[in-house]
Amino acid sequence: MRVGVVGYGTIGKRVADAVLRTSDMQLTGVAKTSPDYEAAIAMRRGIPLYAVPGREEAFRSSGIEVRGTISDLVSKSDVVIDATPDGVGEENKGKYYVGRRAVFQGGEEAYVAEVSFNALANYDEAKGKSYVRVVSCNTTALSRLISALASSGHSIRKVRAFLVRRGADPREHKKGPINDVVPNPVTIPSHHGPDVRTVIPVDIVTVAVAVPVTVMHLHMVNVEFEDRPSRDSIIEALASTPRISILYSKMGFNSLAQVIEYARDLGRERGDFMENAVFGDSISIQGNEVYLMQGVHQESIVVPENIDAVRAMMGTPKWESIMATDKALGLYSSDKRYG
Ligand SMILES: NC(=O)C1=CN([C@@H]2O[C@H](COP(=O)(O)OP(=O)(O)OC[C@H]3O[C@@H](n4cnc5c(N)ncnc54)[C@H](O)[C@@H]3O)[C@@H](O)[C@H]2O)C=CC1
Ligand SMILES: O=C(OP(=O)(O)O)[C@H](O)COP(=O)(O)O
Repeated sequence: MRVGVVGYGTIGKRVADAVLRTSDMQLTGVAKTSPDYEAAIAMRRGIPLYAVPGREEAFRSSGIEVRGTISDLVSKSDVVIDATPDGVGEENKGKYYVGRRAVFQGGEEAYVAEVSFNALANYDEAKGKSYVRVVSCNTTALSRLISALASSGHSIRKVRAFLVRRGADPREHKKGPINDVVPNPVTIPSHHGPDVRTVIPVDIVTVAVAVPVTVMHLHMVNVEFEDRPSRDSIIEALASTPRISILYSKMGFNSLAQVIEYARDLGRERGDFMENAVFGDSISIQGNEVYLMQGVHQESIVVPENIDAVRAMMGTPKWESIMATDKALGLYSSDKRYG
């Protein structure tokens, strides 16, 4: 499968690297606006670069070779993964992707694609589609969690989630808050609940605030079941689901910063942690309800889903894809159930 990546920022460069690590895919190139340090590194690594139209000369005058513009990259690709800023993907769709296959990110409105996607939740709905939207980081984490809990043998009645959102990604030096806690948005629900419902038809309400950290998001989640689940059945469901890690206090996991340090110690590229980081000690049962907290590494959690979205569009069976992606990205564990 020939895959091109348009937009080479926080998400795009990670997705491009994941494509490079995936043996059944070939990275046809990446398209960018600016001839900056990221472009220079891509060139040094031999990744073919394409420019946003009108920017070719800016690249060439900076000594960075480009092979053409976005249209040239699209024509060489079976699927394009668009990882441009919110709203640009929709513009690019009309300009470049008509009659082609494209994957969009969660910053786009759901209507940009034929289906909003999470690999665990609704992989098969993306099969054979031309336009698929991988939902955003928080929505991906909630969709994975709900899918895992739905496999516990207990029916979910409703989900209520409180999201502490990181204020910015680590490199975003102009974004805040820097000394505040901001209702994000000030209205309830936040967009995440409705967004989960584009993937899973579940009763869900979400509330979000933004805080001055860059490491990860934190979710405080309450799931009510039709009957009382045992804590063991919940832990078993989470532990056996791919892309969910349960991290316990006795192993030193008491904060989000420690999750990122763990990813670094594991030698994960860029210190990325692509799994839901569920704090095992937080999992508790009150009547029919489960409470838990999970960390969400916003820079990387959607990367495996982008790879699976491409395979779903090309018709690969669900578990074959999820397992192949997890093996390629170093997420595979024999303790997990792939199927
Ligand atoms: N950063 C995050 O935490 C997450 C972001 N997302 C979503 O992923 C998408 C991308 O977000 P980020 O990677 O954070 O953005 P970013 O700003 O880090 O990167 C966007 C890249 O696209 C380039 N670009 C801008 N206009 C372009 C155009 N017309 N054509 C080609 N490239 C263009 C920019 O130069 C930049 O390299 C958004 O939809 C966002 O909502 C999803 C999950 C997490
Ligand atoms: O997709 C994200 O968040 P979301 O799941 O809250 O929409 C990313 O963290 C990007 O969020 P931003 O809109 O603060 O850049």
